[in-house]
Amino acid sequence: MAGSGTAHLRDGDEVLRVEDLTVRFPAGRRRTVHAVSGISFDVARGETLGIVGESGCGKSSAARAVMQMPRPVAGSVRLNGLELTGLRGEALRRTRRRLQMIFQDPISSLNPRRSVRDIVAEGPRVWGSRDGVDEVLEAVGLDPATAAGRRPHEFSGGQCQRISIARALALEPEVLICDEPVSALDVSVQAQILNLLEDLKARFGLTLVFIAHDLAVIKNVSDRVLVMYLGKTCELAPGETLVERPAHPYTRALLSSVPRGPLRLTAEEEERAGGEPPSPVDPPSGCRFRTRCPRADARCAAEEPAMRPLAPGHWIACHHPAVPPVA
Ligand SMILES: Nc1ncnc2c1ncn2[C@@H]1O[C@H](COP(=O)(O)OP(=O)(O)OP(=O)(O)O)[C@@H](O)[C@H]1O
Repeated sequence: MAGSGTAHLRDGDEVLRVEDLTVRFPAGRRRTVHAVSGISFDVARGETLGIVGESGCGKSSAARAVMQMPRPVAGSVRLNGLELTGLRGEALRRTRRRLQMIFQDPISSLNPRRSVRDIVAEGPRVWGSRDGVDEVLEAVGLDPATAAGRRPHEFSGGQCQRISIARALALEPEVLICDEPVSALDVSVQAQILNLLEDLKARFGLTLVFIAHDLAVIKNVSDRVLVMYLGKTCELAPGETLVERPAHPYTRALLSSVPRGPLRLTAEEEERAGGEPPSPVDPPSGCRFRTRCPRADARCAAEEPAMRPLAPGHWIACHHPAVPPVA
């Protein structure tokens, strides 16, 4: 199935360039979950790209497919120009090391039987690089003298997320994919982890892909934000633009759910956008948001909207954007 195009990709030497990424899962009795249906994005060195969308829209599947875990069924993933989808065995493992991922649930992503030192050292040992365990523990704000010998269950959720960040950093990645890294944490701890990621990004020259369902979290940490709905791309813009001039009806619905956010929907928008998204087993024809969209018409059912520019750096896949194009 074709995606919404690649016109919004830049032509520079982006660290990560993903084209037409497609992920499907078997759903029994010859049915298929269309988890990711041709999304494209690029991330420049030192940039943070946010990916936002409600639960089930395919964010995690896209992230895992970038990591080739499992491989996408179609599409291209290039790291510094090198195509990952064609790599196998040792070449894939060596290249994939430069991409690391941290997860929503830090406690279950850490081996409960191993000490923090062993968890963090696992990478360097495997890859034969210098044992910088103490250095990375300090970098994430843990005291190596007291933390290294303990096991994950002795730590809070926030501290476990620090350990998983240390484990990723020990592999000296270029790109860190953060999949809902603060969603499972207490609100009071969320800001600490977000600040830590900002600090580490600057200190280690990282490039970040930051995935969240919450636009309030993502708009503050991202340079640009990609909005996903039911496996497709809706809108791409700098965080500020997305909040000040949201153009896709779906982005508007997402923004209106931000507490004390700037946007109030009309009664019709409110009514249509409420409720559950359609199943990714049988997604709507044309624009996938049309069944919940107050602006949808016959064209939206017949023709999938491609990504097109609204203003410099602001892209949208919608036949009837809520904001007029800048001439
Ligand atoms: N291994 C799998 N087998 C079958 N279906 C899957 C599998 N993994 C994900 N899915 C389905 O693919 C779709 C996208 O899921 P995905 O987890 O990528 O979304 P998400 O946006 O990350 O949501 P969440 O934040 O809830 O994880 C969902 O319908 C999900 O049920």
